[in-house]
Amino acid sequence: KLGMAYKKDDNFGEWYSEVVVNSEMIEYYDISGCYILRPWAMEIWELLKEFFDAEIKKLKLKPYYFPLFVTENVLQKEKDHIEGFAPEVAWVTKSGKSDLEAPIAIRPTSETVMYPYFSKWIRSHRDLPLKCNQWCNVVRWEFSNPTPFIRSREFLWQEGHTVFATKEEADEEVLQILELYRRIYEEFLAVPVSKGRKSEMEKFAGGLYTTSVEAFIPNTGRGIQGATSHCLGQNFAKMFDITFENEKGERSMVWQNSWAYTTRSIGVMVMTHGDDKGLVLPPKVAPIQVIVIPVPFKDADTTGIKGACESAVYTLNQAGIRADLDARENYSPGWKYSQWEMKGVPLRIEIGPKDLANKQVRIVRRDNGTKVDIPSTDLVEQVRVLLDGFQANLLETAKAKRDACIVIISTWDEFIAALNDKKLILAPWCDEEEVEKDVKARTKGELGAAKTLCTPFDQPDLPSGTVCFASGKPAQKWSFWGRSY
Ligand SMILES: O=C1CCCN[C@@H]1CCCn1cnc2cc(F)c(Cl)cc2c1=O
Ligand SMILES: [Mg+2]
Repeated sequence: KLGMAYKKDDNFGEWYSEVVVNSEMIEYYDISGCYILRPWAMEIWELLKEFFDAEIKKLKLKPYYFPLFVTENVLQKEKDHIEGFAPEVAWVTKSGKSDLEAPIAIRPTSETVMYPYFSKWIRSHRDLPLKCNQWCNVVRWEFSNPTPFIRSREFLWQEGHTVFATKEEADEEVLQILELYRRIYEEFLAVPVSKGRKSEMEKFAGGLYTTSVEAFIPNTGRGIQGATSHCLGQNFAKMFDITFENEKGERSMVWQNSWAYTTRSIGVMVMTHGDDKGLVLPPKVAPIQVIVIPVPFKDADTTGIKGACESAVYTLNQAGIRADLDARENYSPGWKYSQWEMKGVPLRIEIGPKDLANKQVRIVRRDNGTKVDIPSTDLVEQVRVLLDGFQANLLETAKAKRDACIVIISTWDEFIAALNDKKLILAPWCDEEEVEKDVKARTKGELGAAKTLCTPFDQPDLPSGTVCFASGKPAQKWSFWGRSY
């Protein structure tokens, strides 16, 4: 498909849905909220997984796979764990024509699947720490507007579930994993995120505290949770009787964490970098980093040009650069340029008669459209420099755009004005849940209510006497507020 019908700044929702389809990442499916992930998306997921899996293996995580299904009574194990979530649980009630004696749930997350077995496997301190990670799909039958990658009824994720003898070990790991999530977003997806702590109201109800990396989409003025790392405290240890005998022979409850990132991360990247020509891929996650296109000229040396293209691809591949050749006879160079721009390939190399004669190649950047002629002898070095510059440019540009959306406010009127202006709001807050609820109530509307996104670890100084923007009470902290996905 050539060209985009929608512009990013005119109709963001339609633009996004067109980009993910035209770039061949997504195919829509005949069940609402479900999408086909095509190779152009799965190859990105696999590149992220390659990094993350290697990093958690360094932290001694072990790979597991637990069943997709969980019985009703196990899922209901603890009322407050699943309160509010019940409507989104998908149930299997029949096999063939006959009913199952008891309905079986499809996992929306795996705490209740795993923790009865953690209780069985952990007896002594020698069984700790237990470090379990699984790469899988989960199902949550959400009803709010489904969006490819961002909000789907089935999605892929990794879920880490770790068990420690002490709170100190758990606290430390929460932040180690959060840093990996920051790296996923900033070093690979080139998406700026803020590390912070969720409020008591926004945290995972079953846990002790929740940390997250928060991104922001300037076009919609909405925050979006990028990934989450919870300390569960001893809540699930109590629920599932996960105890161990310590060195002194005393029985005590374990301390646990759980953490996840999902295929939503791909959608955040698309929204952040895409433009009116389609996808723009950060080189670190581009399935093809360089596409080489022969530009034949009527009677010019076509075989020579093709040969130069093939050797360019070979040389780049030998250097570990993901390069490919588009030698299709049935498409013009111009058509190919548009198609690979739509797919967001960072660099395009054109080789025509002049380039062949001058022993050079023309390289075109997808992010800023600049063209540069490179001697073929310098190819690998220059491509590396260009890819690194491309990656850095994407993050810097996205950071500047995000920062331009941040507004520091001190009064309610300023808050409402910033909210209506699609800003990411940094506001002094008294840290009272009642106030958080009140802000939600007072900002309800078809665009959704404002909420706390996180309290950033990186706190600006809070002059004494600063009052909460919503309650007028003494402010305890700076928090990010805004509408969200
Ligand atoms: O966020 C993570 C990291 C990885 C492991 N899980 C936690 C908490 C998940 C919260 N959560 C999120 N969604 C849920 C939906 C449900 F239908 C039910 Cl029954 C439970 C939940 C639920 O507990
Ligand atoms: Mg949910």
